[in-house]
Order: sequence, then structure tokens, then C-alpha cells
Amino acid sequence: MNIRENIIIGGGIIGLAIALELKLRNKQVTILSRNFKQAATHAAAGMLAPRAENLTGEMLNLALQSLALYPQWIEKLSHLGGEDVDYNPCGIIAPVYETPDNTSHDGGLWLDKKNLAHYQPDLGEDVVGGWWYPEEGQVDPRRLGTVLLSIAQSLGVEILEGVSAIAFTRSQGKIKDVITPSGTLTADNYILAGGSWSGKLQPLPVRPIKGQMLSLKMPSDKPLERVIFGENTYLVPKKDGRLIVGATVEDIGWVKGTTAQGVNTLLNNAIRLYPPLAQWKLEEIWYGYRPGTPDEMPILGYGDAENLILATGHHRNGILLAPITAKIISNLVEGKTDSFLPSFSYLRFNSPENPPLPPLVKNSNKNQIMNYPTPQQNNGYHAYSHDVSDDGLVIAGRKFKSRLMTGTGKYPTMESMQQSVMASGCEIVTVAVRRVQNNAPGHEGLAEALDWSKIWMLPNTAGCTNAEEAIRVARLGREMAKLLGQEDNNFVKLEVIPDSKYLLPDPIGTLQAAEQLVKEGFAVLPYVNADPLLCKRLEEVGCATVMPLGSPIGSGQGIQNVANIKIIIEQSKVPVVIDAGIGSPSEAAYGMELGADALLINSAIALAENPVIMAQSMGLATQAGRLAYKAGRIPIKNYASASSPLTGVVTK
Ligand SMILES: Cc1cc2nc3c(=O)[nH]c(=O)nc-3n(C[C@H](O)[C@H](O)[C@H](O)COP(=O)(O)OP(=O)(O)OC[C@H]3O[C@@H](n4cnc5c(N)ncnc54)[C@H](O)[C@@H]3O)c2cc1C
Ligand SMILES: CC(=O)[C@@H](O)[C@H](O)COP(=O)(O)O
Repeated sequence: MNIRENIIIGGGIIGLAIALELKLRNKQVTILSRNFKQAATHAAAGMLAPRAENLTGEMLNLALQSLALYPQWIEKLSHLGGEDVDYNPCGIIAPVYETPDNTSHDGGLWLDKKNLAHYQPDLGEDVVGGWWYPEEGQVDPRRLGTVLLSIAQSLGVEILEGVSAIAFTRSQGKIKDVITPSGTLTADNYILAGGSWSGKLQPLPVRPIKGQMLSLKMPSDKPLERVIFGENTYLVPKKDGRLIVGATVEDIGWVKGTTAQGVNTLLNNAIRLYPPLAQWKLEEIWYGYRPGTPDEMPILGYGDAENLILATGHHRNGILLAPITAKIISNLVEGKTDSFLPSFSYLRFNSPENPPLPPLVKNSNKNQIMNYPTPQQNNGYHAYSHDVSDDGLVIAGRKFKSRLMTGTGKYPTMESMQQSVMASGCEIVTVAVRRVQNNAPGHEGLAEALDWSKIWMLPNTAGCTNAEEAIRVARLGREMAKLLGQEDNNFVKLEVIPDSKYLLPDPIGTLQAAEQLVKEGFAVLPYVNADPLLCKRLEEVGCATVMPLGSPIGSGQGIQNVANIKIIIEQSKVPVVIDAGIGSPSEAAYGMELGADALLINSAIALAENPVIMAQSMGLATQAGRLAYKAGRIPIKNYASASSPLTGVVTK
């Protein structure tokens, strides 16, 4: 059997850019490319416009990095023998019809009407001024696609043109093959870069956002030299004399074709922006589908199989984002993770209220995969999105939707940690202050690895053997949280553990440290043995929770001290968090069914065969257990009682 190294599904700009980069790194690559002319790449205007597009946050950072890569990328293509792709860092003018309140803009310069007219004469009379983005520009996406394809071919990338991927087959958490009309292909890695069609192969929230476009022929003196990015239309002059006018934004599914209304809107908006073009010749009208996602950011990184990488959902900015995507994805194939990946993982679409739902999970037959029913398939009832939003966990006055806390240690890779945290749906992650400070193995760069604007840090005093040390480390932890932007975070998970064999906490040292830390204004979450009296004392000195252990840390023995934990739950006025020893989702659910307010689970997730899926499973189990607790289980009886009523039964 011919096993390929990397199969890329999709031969748009994203698939081609990745293929070329991998090939240049001496990897073997095959592209399945159904039809380049249907690609958004073929329809795009080619603006490289992070600021003009008003991108923000991580999306802006990603786009700026990609923009910065463009000059060297284009030069590389030219060295590899590629023809001119009309790359032009010409700057972008963004005229507006109303003067903004604030005329300072990072990366842009405000020009009033008069100054703007120097840069671009003959703009419409409604224009009151505009922004000048000198670092932005454009490229010709059709030429770029053609050049990427021919270089890739010449370097030996196998391009299967006209071939569609119909489905994947799977085995043991991996993609086994990809099925095509002309047979089955097998590879070590699969990269899904199918643009808007990606959602047809994998249940990803990628949908087509239709854009209609047209081009006009500019007069020979080419009066437009820069991109003009208006409020509701843009004009992109190309070297060959075309002026691209774009674009409608239509969230109407796979509706084909151009329409009179679409063209009318484009032309009206374009003439208002730049009246002279009313006399220019209309050359071509076309449309394409932008690969849209709910937050308009791409999906990058591993999918729900360990050899499936996703590079899709680039929406309005795929031409701009091609170089950075190629870099990030090629690095990932080589086992190097990029700090952008957590923000762009598909798992971000799984919120705590809408629990993480990787589309496919293994069922009891280890080799088979089972689909979760969609809400539609499930008679409209979404079994996994039970509304738990008004059943939040409150610790020290702070509200959390998720009742699962996780840790960061013991994971095989930083990426598996990042993805597991997201898959679990947890909002509180505990971090060993000492290990981060010492850059202990597995903790290098940990502070940067998670998005602390979404995750609440719970610094812990792991490694402290007495009260004094724990107090000192708690203070360092508070500084660490502040440095990472959590100014008001005064939480500490207090661990005082002199015993290295069983990692059992010292009750006296814990109580002493807790008293002091409470006085210093900490919200103390003490890790203790399941001792009801100790828990009561800790509550009395002002601890924010109590955290009785289920069994020794990392032992996976489950909840061994049920009787005491029940008493603690019954008598506590602060939240009870069962911490340590939970080994499986059934044990997690059981802890919650007992009435615990929350769980802290680390080893069982981090050391699982597939930490990400185990994290998801623990998240679901925590919710299931909570719901069951609230629903009220039936009492346990010694004897059977028939399920159907006995009255009316015919007896002989
Ligand atoms: C009107 C319009 C204007 C735009 N303007 C800009 C712009 O100015 N600047 C910018 O940065 N971006 C722009 N974009 C967005 C940009 O075009 C896209 O983000 C980008 O092209 C996405 O690239 P892609 O390779 O992921 O997808 P596409 O370019 O859509 O390519 C996907 C390819 O995969 C193939 N494929 C899909 N499924 C399969 C399968 N199962 N088997 C085999 N092949 C498959 C398809 O046939 C297609 O050829 C614009 C888009 C549109 C529609
Ligand atoms: C990370 C952390 O705080 C652990 O010390 C915690 O007690 C979890 O225990 P498990 O690793 O057994 O889940």
C-alpha cells in the first residue's frame, strides 16, 4: 500500500501555501484539489489590510505577522521561478462619510478632506476625510494561486487536480484514509484546507459567506494607484488595468450566481466613492464563498484526530493570512507548536454552557467512531447544552460557570495541555508557582501558553513543606497573576505537603498558613485530607473553599473517603471542591452527585491516552453529576420494585 506523508485537502491559497512550505522543508506532499476556479482565492480582491479591515486582538496580531512576512514570501516565490504576482505594498486609503470622534488610530493616519484629496483626487463629494494605512497593500490572488501551483508542481508536490475528498475513515483516534471517487488514499497526516467546504468533511462551524464582485477597465492613465477601502465598498486597482470593485457580504448559504441587485449595490457604492468610474467599461462579474466562522477568525491546529490538522475558516482575510498559516501549520507538522494556536483552535467554539463537542468520539468498540446527534437529529433537543448558566459556582464573590478545575502539569506536550484546558470547558486552572518560577520541565513558557483573559489562574503552593514556605510562595503567586493581567486575583490553592510518598497534606501547617493568608487578603482554597473537623476550622478562619482529597494526588484511586466527604458537604457553608485522586469520568460524576460544588482533576486528564478527549469527557461528567445531584437520585432499596404497575394484572 502506498502511504503518503501529508495529504492536503484543498488547493486554494491556504492549501497551496502550506504545500509549498512543507515541500521546502523536504516533506512529501499531496494536494487534493477539486476545482481552483470555485475557490475563494479565485474570487478575492487580494487586499492585505489588517488595519483597514479593523481587525482586533489576536486576529490583528496574526494578520500583522502575516503582513510582515509578505515581502520575503513574495521574494521567495520569485527566486523559485514564479512569475509576477502583482504584489504592491501601495498603502490603503480608507475614506469615510462622517468625521470620526477620535482621529487617532494605531497604524493609521487621519487625513482631512483637503489632505486626502492630495493623495487621491476626485473622490466623491460625500467623503469628509479618511485614514491612510501606509503599511498595507495588495496582491493579485489569481496570479498568486497560479504561481503557487506551478512552483509546487515543479518542486514535486503531487497535485491531484479535479479530485475531491469525500470522507475520512478513522481508527483508534486517527484518520486512516481519505476516500475519493477514484479510490482511497492513505497518509501519515491530513491537512484540511477546504475553505468554505471544510464543514462538509468535518463538523466545523465554517459556512459560506457569499461575495459578489466585478471589475472595470481603468483608462490608460490609471488614475487609481492605491487601494481605496470605502465604508461599504472597496476599489482595488491592478497592474493589468483592471479595477476590482467589491464586495457584497451575503450570509445566504450556497446560493449560486451573481444578481442584478448585487451588481447594482456594488456600482452605486463605487460611484458614490469615486464618481469617475461611472464611465469605465464593465469587464467581468463573479462571486465566491468566503469561509466564515462564528467569530470571523480562522481555525488552525489539530482537529479531533491526532493526525488531522485544520487550516480553514480564513473568512475575509485568507489571502493576507496565507504566509503565517503556512508557517504555523508546517511547524505543527514538524511537531513545533505556535503560541497563536490556542486562540485559533476549533475548541474555542465549545463554551461551558455549550459543552465541548468534538464532533466524533469513540464508542465502546475501540475502533469505531460514533457521531453525537445534532440537535436536529435529536428531535431538536440538544442533549449537551443543558442551561447551567444560573447554577454557577461562586468562590470569594467570583462567579464561574464551570464546576471543573484543571491543572497544567504532566501533559505530554504544551499543546495537549492548551487543548485539554479548552476541551474541558474549565475556567479555573491551577498553576504551581514554584515550577513556573524555576522553569521546571514542562513548565517553560507555561505562563504565556494560556489565555489568562479567559481562564482564571489559581496559583498553588505545590512543593512547600511548611506554612512559612507556603505563605511566601502564595505571595509570589499573587504577583504572578498580576503580571499576567489578573490585577484582582487574590486566589491561592494552599498546599502544605511534607510527605513526599503519599503527598498527604499537613493539617496543622495548612491551618496556620491559611489563617495568615486570609489576614493578608487572600482567597484561600486549602488542599486537605477529608477531615470534617479540619474543614470546619478552615471555614471558620475565613477560607474561601475547602478542598478535601478523594485519594492521594495522581493515584487515580477515585473517591476513597466517601463517608467523610459527605459530612464535609453537609456541614460546609463554603464550596467543597473534591481535589486529587479522581481517575475517571464516572468518579467525577459520582463526586458531583454526592453534592460537591466542584472538582479539581489533573493527572487523569494529563496522563490519559488522549488528554483532550478525556478533558472533554471530564467536563461533561462534572456537568452530568451536577445535574443528577440537582435532579435528586432515587433512594437505594434492598429489594426490587417492579417498573410497571401491578394493578390490573390478570392472575390465574
Ligand atoms: C469576494 C471575496 C473577496 C475577498 N477579498 C479578500 C481580500 O481582499 N483579502 C484577503 O485576504 N482575503 C479576501 N477574501 C478571502 C479569501 O479569498 C479567503 O479567505 C481565502 O481564499 C481562503 O482560502 P482557502 O484556500 O482556505 O479556501 P478557497 O480559496 O476557497 O480554496 C478551497 C479549495 O478547496 C477545494 N476543496 C474544498 N473541499 C474539497 C474536497 N473535499 N476535496 C478536494 N478539494 C476541496 C475547493 O474546490 C477550493 O478550490 C475574499 C473572498 C471573497 C469571496
Ligand atoms: C494540580 C494539582 O493541584 C494537583 O495537585 C491536584 O491535587 C490534582 O490531583 P490529581 O492529579 O490526582 O487530579
